[in-house]
Amino acid sequence: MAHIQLKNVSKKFGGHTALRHLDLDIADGEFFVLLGETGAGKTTTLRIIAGLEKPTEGQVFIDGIDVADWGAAERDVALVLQQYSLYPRYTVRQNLEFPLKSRLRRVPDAEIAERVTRVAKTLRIEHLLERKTDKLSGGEMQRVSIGRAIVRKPRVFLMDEPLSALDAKLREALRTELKNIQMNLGQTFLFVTHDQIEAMSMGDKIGVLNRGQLVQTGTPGDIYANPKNTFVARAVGSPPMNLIDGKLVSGRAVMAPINVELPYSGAAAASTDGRALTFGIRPEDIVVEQGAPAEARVHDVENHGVEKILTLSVGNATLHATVPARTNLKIDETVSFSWNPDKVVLFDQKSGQNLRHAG
Ligand SMILES: Nc1ncnc2c1ncn2[C@@H]1O[C@H](COP(=O)(O)OP(=O)(O)OP(=O)(O)O)[C@@H](O)[C@H]1O
Repeated sequence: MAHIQLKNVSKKFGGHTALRHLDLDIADGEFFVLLGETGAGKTTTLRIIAGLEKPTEGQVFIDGIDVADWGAAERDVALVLQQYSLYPRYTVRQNLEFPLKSRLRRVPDAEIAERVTRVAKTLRIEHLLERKTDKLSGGEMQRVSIGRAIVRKPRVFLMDEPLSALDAKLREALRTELKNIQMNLGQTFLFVTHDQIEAMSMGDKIGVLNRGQLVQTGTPGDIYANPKNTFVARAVGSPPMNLIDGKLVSGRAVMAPINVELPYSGAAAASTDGRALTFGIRPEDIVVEQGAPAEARVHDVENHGVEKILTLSVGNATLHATVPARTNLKIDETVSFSWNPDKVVLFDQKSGQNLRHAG
């Protein structure tokens, strides 16, 4: 069991505020991903939960208990880092046994052997057990690091960008494996990353952190479809959401900067007439078709196998649109486009806030 809560947690390092009034609620058994750019405060959050750093203000609760007076060992959390902290002269088996051999734990030898075998099987490193860890590849080393965390059976796993040093293919494979492991263990994982694809593909929930502040928490689906503000709209999705300034006039989106006018059928149309807005539309909701009301020039075509990503020039702006791979378009060609009028998200132009979130 591990339900993690942070209440109003702030952290200052001298004059620098790394975290501001952070409220976080991670349910027992949840795979929670904290997504943020470099310096956003991700590692600091993990270190505070792990008991390696004290918050300047606010409280941390584990299963409803305020753990302010608990040291790192009592909190019983496992921290997995980007840099593998393995003993290079030890074998994989010895590395996995190590956390169980402390005098405090007093795990019987037979149980140690059994647990090590089970973890090695889960991570598919059984064949490496007798090898020294300095003779492993990066991906194998990271598996052993994760194994060292699992073998201890901690209350909670804290993972600090554990996949970011691996090559793309391995990262993808380990993403799926880690998610499966978490589901099988049924334990609470807090995983931090700057990679939105990792966040979207692994998280039951995502928290978006910007300069020490939690901007939005939700399922990947919520955050993608209904970002709280233009910061989140840009942070999640690849390519990101198209954001175009304009106004609603009699139920139509008038986008003067690109000299385009398109239909809008979402809610809140009446109260926003004439107000300075930013229209958000995902690339897959831009419809490229003959005879549509707006025109653009194809600036770039990126083939992604199942689909193509078009970069379109409209006036001085660029828009991204995803189209089926069979679409045959050439650079500099002129295309007509529209959008799915139900999928447009309205943001206040000045504050960047999603009008649906503002109520
Ligand atoms: N011990 C420290 N002393 C001073 N400043 C610190 C300390 N630890 C972190 N900071 C600062 O706090 C801010 C948040 O750092 P943190 O490491 O939590 O960010 P992060 O989101 O994990 O970034 P990264 O992805 O680069 O690891 C940064 O501006 C960092 O420079």
